[in-house]
Amino acid sequence: MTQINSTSSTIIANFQISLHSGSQVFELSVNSEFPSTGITAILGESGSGKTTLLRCIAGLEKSAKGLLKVGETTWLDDKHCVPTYEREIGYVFQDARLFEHLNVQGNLQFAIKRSHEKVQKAFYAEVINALDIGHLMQHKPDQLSGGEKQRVAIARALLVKPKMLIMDEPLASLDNARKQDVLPYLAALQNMFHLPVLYVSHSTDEVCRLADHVIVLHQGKVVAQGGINDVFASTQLPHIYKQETSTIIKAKIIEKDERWHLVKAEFDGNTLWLQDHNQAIGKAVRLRIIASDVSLSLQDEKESTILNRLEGRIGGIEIDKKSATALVTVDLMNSEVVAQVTRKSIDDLFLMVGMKIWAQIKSVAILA
Ligand SMILES: Nc1ncnc2c1ncn2[C@@H]1O[C@H](COP(=O)(O)OP(=O)(O)OP(=O)(O)O)[C@@H](O)[C@H]1O
Repeated sequence: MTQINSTSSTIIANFQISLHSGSQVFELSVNSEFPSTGITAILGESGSGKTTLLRCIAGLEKSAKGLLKVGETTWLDDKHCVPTYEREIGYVFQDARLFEHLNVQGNLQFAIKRSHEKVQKAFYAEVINALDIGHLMQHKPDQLSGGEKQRVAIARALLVKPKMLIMDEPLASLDNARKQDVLPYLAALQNMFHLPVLYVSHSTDEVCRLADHVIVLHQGKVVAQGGINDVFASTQLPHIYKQETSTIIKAKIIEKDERWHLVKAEFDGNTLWLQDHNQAIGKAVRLRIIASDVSLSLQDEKESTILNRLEGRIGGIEIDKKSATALVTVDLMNSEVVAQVTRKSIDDLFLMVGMKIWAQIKSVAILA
């Protein structure tokens, strides 16, 4: 797990809360430290406490006890509880919650009036541009698609000039095609507006595509946390997500092979061939390699249909004696990839840390 030193650029969330409903009690207990830059995803099944965690961070749950610090600013300790409006948070919910009687421009103007700082014209233009909603200004919400509504909702949240953006399943109400419309805007946000984003989701696909850091909740407890690969490429990932174990790679397209409709992506001195989906040379891409799509070989199997074979050394073997499979980390040049293989194969091939190995990658998903 990535150890983050407590600095002015971290968020410390170390608190508990009990919610009572009749004879039912739900207890949430978190002890997390995560960066105050980039997207931190909060992943978990329904009822695991994701929204409750966000509500505590937003100051909407008054009975939370413990410590919440954002950089140098304390929002909660045993003496203080900063009220919600002073926390300067922007929200995006599952449903866009736009004012139906106002057009897009009216909805945005409403946010500007509530802004924590004066909104300069240039910032307004930047937000509209980033979400690509300039042509929708005169439309009323009922004239917008679900994806357009969410883009307006994100713009509205940004125009409040928040210190933190909280997104509670912003894509959950959209069909798959609309999700794909909105995802690139979300992916671009962090680079443009440099504010911490807390992003709640059920979807590991969304999390792998967007997040740099992840907190996984189960029944009100944090069961895994850390950088995206610290969680997704390790046995830290809880059992319900085991099939999703993956390596997330930030790569760049460096070459096109028009004949075979392929592109070459480079990461840390390693290369992978991918299907050409019109990615321009130079484009930054996030790739996901599911661990069960990686097999291992003691030699370079040139006479194989697998195009991507990366030479490396075994950096680690994580065995779960209750499972038929294990995770093998292959150290590449300045990087690594994780393979999920059977324990029997590890035994048959006498695989050991330090051995030379070829990772054969059957499929690579391009996430962004
Ligand atoms: N005000 C409340 N009083 C009592 N129990 C509550 C209250 N709010 C939430 N709960 C309970 O707390 C648990 C966690 O709810 P929460 O909404 O945080 O989960 P979630 O992970 O966001 O779920 P989902 O993905 O379904 O939105 C649930 O069992 C819920 O019933």
